[in-house]
Amino acid sequence: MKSLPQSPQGVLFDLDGTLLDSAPDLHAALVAYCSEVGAPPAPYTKVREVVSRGSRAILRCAFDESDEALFERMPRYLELYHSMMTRHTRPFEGIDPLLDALESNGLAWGIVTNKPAYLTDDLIHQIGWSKRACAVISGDTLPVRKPDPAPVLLACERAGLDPAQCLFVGDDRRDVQAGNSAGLYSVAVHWGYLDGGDPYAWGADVVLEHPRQLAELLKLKVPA
Ligand SMILES: O=C(O)COP(=O)(O)O
Ligand SMILES: [Mg+2]
Repeated sequence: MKSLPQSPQGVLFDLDGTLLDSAPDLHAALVAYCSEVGAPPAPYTKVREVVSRGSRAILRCAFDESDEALFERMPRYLELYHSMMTRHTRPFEGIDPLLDALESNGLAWGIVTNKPAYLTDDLIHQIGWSKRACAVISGDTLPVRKPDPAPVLLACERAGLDPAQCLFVGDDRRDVQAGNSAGLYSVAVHWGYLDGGDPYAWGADVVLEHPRQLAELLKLKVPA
């Protein structure tokens, strides 16, 4: 376990399940896709749990098929998702004030997600974060994705941040692995999708139950 950086410079976040509650739209797109192909849709709770594992895992909730068969379904599923990405998707409760507090205390914040860039970029544009994030690294920005540390290190490099003075915050074991191997202080969050796992067992430096606890941990002054 590491101790909190002495002079924190920035916080990098996972996207789905950490900053954004995107599961309702990912599920709605699956329902739309299932209706097109005449298959029964999977329940919301089943889909929500696997969101951080990506679209193949989401399709697997409705189709018990090989990876190849699921791969063929992906383009149409993602097309439907792209068309309804922000119908219900919103920041989790407490995220907006946290991002405001980071900025007003002079800390940069950025995003490292496994989502493909064409979806990430549109999504954060629609949410209104494009000009605020110091770096945005997607699942296809590099040949490797989380749990590999490379995307996290690239985000630090692009934003001019020292990894040892940054935090990485995520709702999945892959996030903690990526953050730890990149040498950042790793934060597992309990408000996300968790992939059926126990965040206390992932080797994170800390586990938080609510975004406000990150502001408390960093002793951020909250604007009046
Ligand atoms: O879409 C995915 O593959 C998962 O996205 P995340 O890394 O932001 O949780
Ligand atoms: Mg996630």
